[in-house]
Amino acid sequence: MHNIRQYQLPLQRYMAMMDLQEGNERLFYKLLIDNVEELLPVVYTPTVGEACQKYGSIFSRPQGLYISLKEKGKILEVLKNWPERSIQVIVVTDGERILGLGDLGCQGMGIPVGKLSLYTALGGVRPSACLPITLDVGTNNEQLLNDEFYIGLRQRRAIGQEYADFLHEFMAAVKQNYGEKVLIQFEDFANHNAFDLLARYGTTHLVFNDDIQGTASVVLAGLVAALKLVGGTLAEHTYLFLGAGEAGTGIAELIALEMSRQTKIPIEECRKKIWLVDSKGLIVSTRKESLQHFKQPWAHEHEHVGNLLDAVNAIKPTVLIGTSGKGQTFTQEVVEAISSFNEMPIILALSNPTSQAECTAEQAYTWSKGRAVFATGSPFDPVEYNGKMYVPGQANNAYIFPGFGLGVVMSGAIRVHDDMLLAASEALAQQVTQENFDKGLIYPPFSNIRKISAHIAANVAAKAYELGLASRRPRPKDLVKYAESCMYSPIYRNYR
Ligand SMILES: O=C([O-])CC(=O)C(=O)O
Ligand SMILES: [Mg+2]
Repeated sequence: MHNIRQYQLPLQRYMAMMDLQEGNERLFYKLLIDNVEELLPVVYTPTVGEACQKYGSIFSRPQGLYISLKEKGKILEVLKNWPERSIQVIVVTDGERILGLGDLGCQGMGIPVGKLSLYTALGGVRPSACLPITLDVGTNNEQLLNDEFYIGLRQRRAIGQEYADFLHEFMAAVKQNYGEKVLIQFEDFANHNAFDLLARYGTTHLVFNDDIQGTASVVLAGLVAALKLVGGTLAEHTYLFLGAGEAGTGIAELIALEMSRQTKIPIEECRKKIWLVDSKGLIVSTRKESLQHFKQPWAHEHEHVGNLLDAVNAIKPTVLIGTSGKGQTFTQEVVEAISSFNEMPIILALSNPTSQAECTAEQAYTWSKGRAVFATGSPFDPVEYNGKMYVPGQANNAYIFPGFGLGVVMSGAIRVHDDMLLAASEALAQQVTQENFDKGLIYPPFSNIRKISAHIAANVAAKAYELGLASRRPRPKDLVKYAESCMYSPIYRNYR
């Protein structure tokens, strides 16, 4: 840590950590686990975003498996080149929507690598069982195509049938090579592919989309916790999203599902408490024809509303959630408007990395006069306002996917079911202590994350058994203890 702290720039710290991961894996994980709050922003958001943007020029050695269009027809052989045989979790991207930074092509590899480091550090999945994969199907990022250090194919993205066939070969090859109990986490695909891939492979493979399902689970947990501070039930609140992509519609759907479970009201009715704004304004029924399919369930009856501020004033939400990938969109007017009709507005600025956050913590607390219950996707420092300290929570899927994945792997689950996402969410919300609430926090600190992950894993596994989706026999009696016993620990022996 002394050496890492010598570096002033976050990117230098990132590079030092990546060197350490390569050279001394055990020490890398020991550091990461023991200093998680300090190092998470280095190996994960926001620094991993900058690393991906500059990946070509900081590249020293490949950290995961690249599979390019050129390998079409031979993907199985390429997979067999990976030295480890027993893989439990794959995180795969095609780099088309890296965080809120857009198309970074092959340079998106930083994301699967970072996510899998957290699978190990936060969730205890063995490092050797983790496989980061980037599918190189080209990039539409002109700057990268002209960058002498770009590490991927210099061609525009494959689309349509060519893309579908390539992905199909990949999915089949993974199953053939690793069996059906390998968890495939889709990460940072563009909206136009993410929903389709999840729908297409959700019934034949063990797949999980972190941006749709992981984010949904973490946000639902935060909301359930926030209600303890703000009051009311899920169904008594009104939700407005800016951004109707993977995160926005994924969160919205999981809230509606949980609302429906709690109230026994049909989910179609529950959806009406939830409104989404996209780049063309409020999503309303008159726009239905021209909407992408994943937005259509949210097209409720309402007159046309052109922008977020007008939507806030028209819908009067109690909860405002930013998932658009665009920074500085929760303006002073927007935050003041929602604060004018809520004693304690719940405001979540979820876009990553920090540069894309809808507003900063300081803005949220200042503009709401310290009344907002606030969390962000990327970390923000505590803020002092009017002599009081405010600590924003980090509503990031990193709370969920490591424990979720552990639960799936340890139970030998063969499919992911929505109820397992609800189980993960419930377990996370239960880990928020009175001490956290007293500080206004709706998430527990990351310093306890391994214990939290064990509880998430246990709840997810329990649900998998209940649903008949778990193949591991016999079912361990104490699933929390079992989860803990499964977790990789970078232990140093004391020989003295
Ligand atoms: O990686 C993160 O910090 C959260 C996430 O999945 C995203 O923003 O796409
Ligand atoms: Mg993501």
